[in-house]
Amino acid sequence: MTHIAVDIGASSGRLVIGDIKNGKLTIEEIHRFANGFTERNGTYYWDIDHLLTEIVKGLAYAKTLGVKRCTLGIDTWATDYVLVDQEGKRVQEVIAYRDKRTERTIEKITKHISKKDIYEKTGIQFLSFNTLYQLYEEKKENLEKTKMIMTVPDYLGYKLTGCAVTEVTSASCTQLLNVKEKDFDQDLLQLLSIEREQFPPFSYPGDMLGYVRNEYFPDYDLPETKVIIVGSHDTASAVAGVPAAEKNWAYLSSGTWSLIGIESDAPIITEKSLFYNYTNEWGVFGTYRFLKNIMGMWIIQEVRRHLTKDYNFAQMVDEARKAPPCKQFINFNDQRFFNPDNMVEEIQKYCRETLQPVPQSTGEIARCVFTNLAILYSLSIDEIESISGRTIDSLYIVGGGSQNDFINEMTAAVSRKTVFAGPSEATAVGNILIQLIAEKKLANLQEGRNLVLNSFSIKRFDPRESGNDALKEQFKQAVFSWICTEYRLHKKN
Ligand SMILES: Nc1ncnc2c1ncn2[C@@H]1O[C@H](COP(=O)(O)OP(=O)(O)OP(=O)(O)O)[C@@H](O)[C@H]1O
Ligand SMILES: C[C@H](O)[C@H](O)[C@@H](O)C(=O)CO
Ligand SMILES: [Mg+2]
Repeated sequence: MTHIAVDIGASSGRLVIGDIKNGKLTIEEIHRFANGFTERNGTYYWDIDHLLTEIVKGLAYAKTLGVKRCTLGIDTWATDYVLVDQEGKRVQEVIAYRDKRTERTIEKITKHISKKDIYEKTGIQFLSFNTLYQLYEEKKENLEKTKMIMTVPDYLGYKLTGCAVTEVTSASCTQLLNVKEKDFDQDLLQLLSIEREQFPPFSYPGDMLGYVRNEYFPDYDLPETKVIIVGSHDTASAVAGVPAAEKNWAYLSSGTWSLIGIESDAPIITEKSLFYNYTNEWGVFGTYRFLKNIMGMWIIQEVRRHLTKDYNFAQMVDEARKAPPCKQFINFNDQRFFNPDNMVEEIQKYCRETLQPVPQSTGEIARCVFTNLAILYSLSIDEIESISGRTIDSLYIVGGGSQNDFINEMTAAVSRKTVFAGPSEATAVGNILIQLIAEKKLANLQEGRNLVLNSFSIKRFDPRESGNDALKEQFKQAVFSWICTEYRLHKKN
């Protein structure tokens, strides 16, 4: 039986075939496609029909490769949702979480229920685009027409199999689940005038969803496909795919977002975790992903989009290496970088406002982005150790961003932790591990993680290596300018 992961991130999607051959986990990407949101009449939308078509195309291609039977797992980004009416049709197109409609919604909702109460109920970080805030802004007439509210991966599974579920790792990112009651929080649903029954029954990683109804797609010759529920939030699958063998490790799922955190057997909901805005997204097999969203590679993706010359990401790393040491501190978690019209101009404007040297060249800008992301990662590790009381010895960087050795080196230098980088397709790998466990080809997740460690080349960056001394000097300067910047910002306000 072949196993196929469908992993769709904000910037790209892919189908990856995986299996265990000669004691190694082998993966092969068989289909990749672009993803992204577009603006129509002032609103940002995803093209979810495009994503469904690309999944079916990928399955049809697998059939041409000789795949007659397979299992399939679907993971995507979180927080966005699909409204489905009585006939199983979408009530409206899928609005993207970077839309501006929720810019002020946290303020509106916290007039009815405090941040402290919401956090104590859910343990979820305050992101302006959480589903709680998106549904608050949703047109009432749309919700009245809605029979089912589904997350993006659950909707894709529904369109393939006709089976409707609410997978818990994605559902936890809505900020609507009560972490003690392990169900949707009635007070929050009431605030939204939404019934619990509008969400399909819960499902859990390892459950079976159903078979792809090939008759739904008469134009395609498809394999017999059994859909298995995986960590349908892409970060949940990415964490499952982290090749950690020892204890005291943290992960950084580095893609459009940088999700940095630890895996915990229980939620960590304290004054401190609220203050530093950490979240307790539900993980696979009853774990919790205690983590923080850092703006991540979105920044460099948007910088690249506004450059006159076309660079690939490896070339941008080369340009950064050639540039002089970074002289700016930029807190890229500032909301102004969430979705500016022009990221290059926004970075330069920030530096002017904070009386810092303004980066001009591609190399200077890229180095400034990578340097400051490494500082933010290192500060987060300090925060996680302080909040959780745990000592972190190593950081596993996985996802596309794990290919950025410039950041890997700098993160090791500043955080003073050993950094392991890879696999870049950890999300798809974790997705496949869950399928292998469901199909009894693996006994448990640790066996899967050990398999990943022995199957992929994982790079190691040691903080004590001489090459990092120069970096440490640069960072002292960058962190000093950060402190000055924060001081100037507060003084100005
Ligand atoms: N060769 C490379 N060198 C350096 N960085 C790279 C390289 N290839 C990809 N990246 C980084 O990886 C990022 C994409 O990561 P990834 O493929 O994990 O994202 P995604 O899965 O498409 O989106 P999401 O983060 O929403 O899941 C790019 O924005 C880029 O910064
Ligand atoms: C918007 C969410 O925070 C998002 O799903 C993030 O977790 C993600 O996209 C990780 O790839
Ligand atoms: Mg991804």
